[in-house]
Amino acid sequence: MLLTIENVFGGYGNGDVLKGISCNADYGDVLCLLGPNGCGKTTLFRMMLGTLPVTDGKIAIDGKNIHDFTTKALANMIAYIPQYHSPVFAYTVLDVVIMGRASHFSAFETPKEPDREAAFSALEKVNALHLANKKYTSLSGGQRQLVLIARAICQSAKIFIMDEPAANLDYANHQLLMNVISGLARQGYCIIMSTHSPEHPFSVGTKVLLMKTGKVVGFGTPKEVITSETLQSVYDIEMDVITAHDRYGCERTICLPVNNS
Ligand SMILES: Nc1ncnc2c1ncn2[C@@H]1O[C@H](COP(=O)(O)OP(=O)(O)OP(=O)(O)O)[C@@H](O)[C@H]1O
Repeated sequence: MLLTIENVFGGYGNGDVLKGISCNADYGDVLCLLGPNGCGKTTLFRMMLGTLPVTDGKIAIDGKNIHDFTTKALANMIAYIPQYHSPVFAYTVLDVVIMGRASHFSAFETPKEPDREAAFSALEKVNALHLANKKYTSLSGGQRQLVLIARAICQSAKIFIMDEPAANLDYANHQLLMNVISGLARQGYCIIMSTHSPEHPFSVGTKVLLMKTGKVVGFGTPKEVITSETLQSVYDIEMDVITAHDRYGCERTICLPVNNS
């Protein structure tokens, strides 16, 4: 298993935010973290990235505790793709993607031809090659997301952490991003994404971790975990989980709040 999280506890100094979180994800998985505001999704990300200590339990990559990785080795395994990224300078898209190679350079080294080739190849993987020479600051939010994913690919990371990647995207960009995420999983990348949509796990997820107040409500496939009962227990709202088929016969699941007025 690529990523294993075993009975993890921890927080910010005044009591544990996470209280016994366990889950896992392998190559090709999209693990969705779902739960209300403040349940601890970002805190778990910080621990995976090694920026917040685990007080009890273990986070391991390929069986090795992340605390035994050097910063550089961890950066070669795991990449963080933020929701917002506003560089101070108007770098080109190509420059932003090449920055993903930082952990491959030694101090004072400058990018070389193989780094440029890696950046072009990463942009191609997210269908954003045409943006290469544009100023990053001139891009839309959806385009920036694609560039940040390309930067993570360029980093050669295997695990991509995405904090609410679809927030602030319009409907078309939202769909495009979900297709890119599914495509990355098919290429063998492991995606861990937080979301506020109970439908995302059904559309892109292979696994879901449903959380409430720092604890696991359920972990498994979306069908196993997301039900009317679990959604009500987490959000305190009556919900229906409805599965139907689209015009091409593909199964689709939607989660609807019940109209009980
Ligand atoms: N830097 C910090 N110092 C102290 N407490 C924090 C800090 N960051 C987060 N917390 C607390 O930790 C808890 C979990 O927050 P976290 O950001 O992990 O939740 P989340 O599930 O990501 O929320 P959201 O869906 O709103 O992004 C909250 O009670 C929050 O107030």
